[in-house]
Amino acid sequence: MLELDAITAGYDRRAPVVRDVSLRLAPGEAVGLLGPSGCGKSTLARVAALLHRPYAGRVVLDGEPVTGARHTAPRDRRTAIGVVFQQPRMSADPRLTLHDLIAEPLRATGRGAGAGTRVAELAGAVGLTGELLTRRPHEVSDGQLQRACLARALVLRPRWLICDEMTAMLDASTTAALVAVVEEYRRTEGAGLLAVSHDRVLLNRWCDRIVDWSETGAQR
Ligand SMILES: Nc1ncnc2c1ncn2[C@@H]1O[C@H](COP(=O)(O)OP(=O)(O)OP(=O)(O)O)[C@@H](O)[C@H]1O
Repeated sequence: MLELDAITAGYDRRAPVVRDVSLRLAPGEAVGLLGPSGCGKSTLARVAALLHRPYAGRVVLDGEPVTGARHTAPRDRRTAIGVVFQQPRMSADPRLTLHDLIAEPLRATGRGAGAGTRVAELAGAVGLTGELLTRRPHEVSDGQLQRACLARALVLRPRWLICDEMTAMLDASTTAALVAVVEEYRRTEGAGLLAVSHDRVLLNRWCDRIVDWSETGAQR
């Protein structure tokens, strides 16, 4: 279970952008979070991914409340969650080849030695050729970079996947390809998914359940 319990969070303690929001995902469940632009979906997604510490409320992962965020959160908690953001260039180190970008979480957790096989397997799944894997982010398209970012999010086989507007800047065929990769991953690994979007049609297609921001308990 991934539980967000009465989360208040933001960038200024006196004016939080997320107030008192609660959301629960059962293991293996795909939940779509729908809401208007600027309501705080990305901020909540970052809290759920243990990347942003809330001012109040708790993130409870598989029954255990998580303390801290980023490097202060326990590693086994952080690696249980894979994240893909809307803008791949903001989350990709420009110095790394796509191969090394996908392998980064393996290296960071001391499992770099066997990275080659896993990277090749994921590159095939997300549709990146060997030649593209040798390029750096500025040498590939947004769609190709997002494919690499999705592979990176899956490389540690997370039990939870958070996709924050993952396909918002992609064309229809790349969107369909990436959604299919996530569906296949969930089918084989039984992972849960929190998909954040303002696109109800897309969320309807790939989620078991849609939660509207207004149903999360959010205070204005
Ligand atoms: N790093 C930041 N510093 C200060 N304010 C921020 C920061 N990031 C977001 N905000 C503000 O927080 C509010 C919520 O932003 P957030 O990105 O969480 O909303 P959202 O629902 O994901 O929007 P969208 O659908 O447009 O991506 C907005 O008013 C935004 O301007």
